[in-house]
Amino acid sequence: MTAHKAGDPTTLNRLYGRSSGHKLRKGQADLVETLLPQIAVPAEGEITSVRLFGEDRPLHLEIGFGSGEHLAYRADLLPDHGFIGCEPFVNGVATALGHIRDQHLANVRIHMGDALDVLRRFPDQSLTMVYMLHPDPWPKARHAKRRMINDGPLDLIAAKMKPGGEFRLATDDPTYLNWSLMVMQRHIDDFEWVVKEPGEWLRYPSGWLETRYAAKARRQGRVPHQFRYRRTGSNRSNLPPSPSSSK
Ligand SMILES: C[S@@+](CC[C@H](N)C(=O)[O-])C[C@H]1O[C@@H](n2cnc3c(N)ncnc32)[C@H](O)[C@@H]1O
Repeated sequence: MTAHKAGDPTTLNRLYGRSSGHKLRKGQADLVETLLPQIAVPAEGEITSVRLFGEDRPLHLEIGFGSGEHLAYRADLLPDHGFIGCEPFVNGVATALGHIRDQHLANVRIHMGDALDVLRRFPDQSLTMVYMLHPDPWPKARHAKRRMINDGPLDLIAAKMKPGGEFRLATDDPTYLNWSLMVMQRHIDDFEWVVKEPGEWLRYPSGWLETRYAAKARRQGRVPHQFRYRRTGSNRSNLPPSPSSSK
């Protein structure tokens, strides 16, 4: 058996996984070149609703949006809210940009890179909703510290969320499912599982679009599980300073 080593994505400070795949088609490359700079999250400094959208509005953050269909769906549903999507995989970003253009979405900002870099730059208690849908499962025990559901990222998410806000988590991976429930249980002071009846986690609540990744998992015989957590009233202010907080 492999022992779990100390650490998690907030302390590893390195991005695992792909940042590019097949060569972008010309139209996609054009979007990355022209649309992305217009709607990119500023590279430095505090990230606030006023800075991104020119006014105070509820902020939603999607961590690892894949191809961006869920991000675009949510942004279309809530045009007066502001959406920030983070994804290091350029091919996914290019597809998301296509959705943003086709759906004429003016309320989305994109960070092509590590979501944690962006998360650290929000003021405390500023996010209304955070989505983490099918995070990379890293099923081997020796890779557990790469999993996004870990104490460091959850402390950070808790600090940045408004009390009463909602954290949505999905996974189709059995190892990640058990892991997530175990880790979330350690954070019950910050996150209350919103569940009324058994089996609710197998159905989508209204306003939750099944992602392409989840649909593929289902076709392959895995079962997507959905979880809603309410950020409880208390707030954590004992986080260690982040590497980027001195910027
Ligand atoms: C399994 S895919 C799921 C994609 C999408 N959420 C869906 O359900 O279709 C996980 C995604 O998380 C992204 N990811 C991994 N590490 C990340 C990080 N540190 N910040 C933001 N996204 C990350 C990956 O590039 C990948 O697109």
